Amino acid sequence: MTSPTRICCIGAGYVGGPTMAMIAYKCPDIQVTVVDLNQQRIDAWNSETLPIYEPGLHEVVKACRGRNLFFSTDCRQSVADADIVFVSVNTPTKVTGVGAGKAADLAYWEGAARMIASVSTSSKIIVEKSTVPVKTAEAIGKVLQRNCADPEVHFEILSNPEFLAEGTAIKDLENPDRVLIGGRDTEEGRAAVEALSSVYERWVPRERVLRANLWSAELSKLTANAMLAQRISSMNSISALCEATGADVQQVAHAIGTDSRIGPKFLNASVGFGGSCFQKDILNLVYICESVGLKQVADYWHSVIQMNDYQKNRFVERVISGMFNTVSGKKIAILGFAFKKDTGDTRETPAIDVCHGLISDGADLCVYDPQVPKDQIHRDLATPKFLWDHPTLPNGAQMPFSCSQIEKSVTTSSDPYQACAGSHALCVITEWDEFASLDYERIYASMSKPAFIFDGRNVLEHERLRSVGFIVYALGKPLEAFLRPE
Ligand SMILES: NC(=O)c1ccc[n+]([C@@H]2O[C@H](COP(=O)([O-])OP(=O)(O)OC[C@H]3O[C@@H](n4cnc5c(N)ncnc54)[C@H](O)[C@@H]3O)[C@@H](O)[C@H]2O)c1
Ligand SMILES: O=c1ccn([C@@H]2O[C@H](COP(=O)(O)OP(=O)(O)O[C@H]3O[C@H](CO)[C@@H](O)[C@H](O)[C@H]3O)[C@@H](O)[C@H]2O)c(=O)[nH]1
Repeated sequence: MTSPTRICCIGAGYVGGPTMAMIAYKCPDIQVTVVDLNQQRIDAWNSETLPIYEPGLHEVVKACRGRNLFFSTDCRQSVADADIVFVSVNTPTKVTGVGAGKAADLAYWEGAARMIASVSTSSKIIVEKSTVPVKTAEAIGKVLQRNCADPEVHFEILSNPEFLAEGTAIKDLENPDRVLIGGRDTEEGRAAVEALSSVYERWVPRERVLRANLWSAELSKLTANAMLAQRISSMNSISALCEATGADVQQVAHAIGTDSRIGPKFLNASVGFGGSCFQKDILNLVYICESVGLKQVADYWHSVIQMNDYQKNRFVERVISGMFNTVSGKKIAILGFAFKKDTGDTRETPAIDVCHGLISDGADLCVYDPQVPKDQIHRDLATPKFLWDHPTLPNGAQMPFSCSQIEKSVTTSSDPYQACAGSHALCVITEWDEFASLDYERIYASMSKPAFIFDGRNVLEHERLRSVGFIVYALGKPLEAFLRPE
């Protein structure tokens, strides 16, 4: 097959939705159907309010929905009709059983594979879009072949990991640094790689479509995320040293980032990295290393997550110690709850850990985020770690705080000024652009004194805020006298 005409994608989430919308947009002659078990999600994709917030997405969807882009819950028929089936289902961290807390849970993937096998009456290319452990293609191949009633039907599996980042997904999909396709080095394998490549080559230059073997493609995805997260943890570790020595982490980042071997991107120290991928994928890498007996390698990568946890705790400790060693009964405004700007996604957001730390010390929080609704914030704060991606809580799951405690300690506001009014401190957790241009004189006037700002993203103008009267903590920057221990 060189020119596919029907594509189906299982999983209408943050990856499946935008990725397929871009393929449909760029390839009007290919019919693209995105299917999901979640009726609410599919209804939202078919409505004016898409289920995810992503700049530019609505325009792309509107241009081709109903033309050659369809969203449906009829998984079986859409898969049966397709030449290429992408699988973009969630692959969360396992919460029970062997490998709990580290290994990837492939139950959703296996469920999808069994369904594909049971409905297929023609040969298909199956594309791993989800991020999966190395050698998943082999396991999935066995499930597919053993469950298909028709021995004439052949499944050729490709690994095509997705590198888009949320908030810039449309830009990343339209102009990717590279597209990676892993396949078997056989006649069928090479033909399948060419068929998929021909889809991307409608808009991506051929030299940017990289070919690899299946295992290298699977491992490249985990490695890319581990390396990106490692850069952040490295800078976060240096941010602690900067505070202890009087150096400035942004100056250090600039100085090292101009070395072309290091490069300037992904050197922003922060309150900690979040998102659905980095922690999950590194834990998965750690688990794979442990499974093959590479303890030192596993420990090395695990330290990236340990540093991230340290950074989130360190931020909480700075807030508490700065405010005279207690936040009990004090109102604190949390500016930003999403894991980064330009998304409403809160999966593994550092805001959860920061809020938990402050609630534990007795603080009353008021959260403002331009994209995250109140019920999502309350749900996130009451959900045990790793369980956000699982539809049902396993028996015995420990809740970090009861729902009633969250209701009591956390309010939300759709107005940043209202969120800050009467507070003792503001904590900037997400780097939303709008936070830089708030009227801080007005905010200062409405707050209890001394009024603190803890900038976990270094997005505010610290000297100007000090001149307004705020006590300002800026992550990784010299501490002002008020915040230095006696
Ligand atoms: N979010 C990102 O930015 C990103 C980027 C690159 C790769 N990834 C990877 O892509 C995969 C998907 O991530 P996501 O963020 O889109 O997840 P998501 O949770 O937003 O979407 C997954 C969807 O799959 C559906 N699903 C699960 N099992 C199904 C089945 N058997 N049949 C039909 N639908 C089913 C779920 O209902 C859900 O809507 C993960 O492996 C993730 O690691 C994510
Ligand atoms: O210098 C930086 C850059 C990022 N972050 C934080 O790191 C997290 C992740 O950010 P980012 O990587 O931009 O977003 P994701 O959508 O999680 O994208 C990552 O994870 C995806 C899922 O695997 C991959 O496809 C992408 O290539 C990879 O960048 C966020 O909390 C950011 O605020 C920092 O703290 N400092």
